[in-house]
Amino acid sequence: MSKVTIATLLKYKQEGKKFASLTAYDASFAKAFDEQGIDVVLVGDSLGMVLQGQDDTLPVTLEDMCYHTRCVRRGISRALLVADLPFMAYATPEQALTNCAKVMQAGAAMVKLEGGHWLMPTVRMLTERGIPVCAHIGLTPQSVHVFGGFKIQGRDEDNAKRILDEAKGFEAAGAQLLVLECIPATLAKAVTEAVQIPVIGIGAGKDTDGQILVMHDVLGISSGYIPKFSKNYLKQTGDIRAAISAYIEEVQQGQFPAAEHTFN
Ligand SMILES: Nc1nc(=O)c2c([nH]1)NC[C@@H]1CN(c3ccc(C(=O)N[C@@H](CCC(=O)O)C(=O)O)cc3)CN21
Ligand SMILES: CC(C)C(=O)C(=O)O
Ligand SMILES: [Mg+2]
Repeated sequence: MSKVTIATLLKYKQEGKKFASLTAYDASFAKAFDEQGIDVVLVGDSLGMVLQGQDDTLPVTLEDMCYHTRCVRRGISRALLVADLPFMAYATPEQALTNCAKVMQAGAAMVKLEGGHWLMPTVRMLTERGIPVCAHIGLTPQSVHVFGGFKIQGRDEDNAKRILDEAKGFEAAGAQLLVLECIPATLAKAVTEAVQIPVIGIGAGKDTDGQILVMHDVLGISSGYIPKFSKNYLKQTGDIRAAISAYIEEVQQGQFPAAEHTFN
């Protein structure tokens, strides 16, 4: 049971092997997910919504992210641990260097940053200094107030082209992993084929290299509603470990996401 690294994910992509990821925020769930064979665990700033009960991810602090990253680190022996940088913690390259270092020292093996062309010099600076970066594009929840809600992105031609350009630009800047959130499946397929680095989708259809979901959605415990692109695996299994195992299996077999979880 060797550790998952960015090299493992790259090999999966080259071999056409699909892989599953989940968010986790504490040691106990992280350990259970790790033991079931999840390849990537993300300490997501979604914790602002699912743990703290906030309306969006903006109130999450660097201290919150470091605390949960330390907790999750202790639960993981195999999976790659990625941690989100919270809102405004990487607005300048200098802030990004200082704050990404803190998250890495809390136990992350890679940081995830939301943004576009403005963020590319920062990504270059981070990778050159030894901080691996996952770039997050499409629906970037930290920009929810710019979008005017959690809206599907890349539906018109101009925005689709921008998203494709951002993916290529982040790869050129040194990003080693990409997250695509809530974009049409055809666009996600084009992006995944246009870059050499592994691409993880959420609400981005079945053709990305990996999938990620928020653990509370997979376990049907999110307050309010479960987004269209998520699936409650606890309902069909009745057991947390069996639910996670079913999710991983369906992703690896290409059965999740189905058409009903996909935007066109
Ligand atoms: N529980 C949970 N699950 C998530 O996937 C998630 C979070 N929280 N918090 C952080 C972000 C926010 N995300 C969201 C939240 C809502 C929609 C949403 O309402 N989507 C609509 C589509 C809207 C449209 O058609 O433009 C949907 O029907 O799912 C999407 C992504 C994804 N992330
Ligand atoms: C949904 C994933 C991609 C995320 O960024 C989060 O959980 O914060
Ligand atoms: Mg996030």
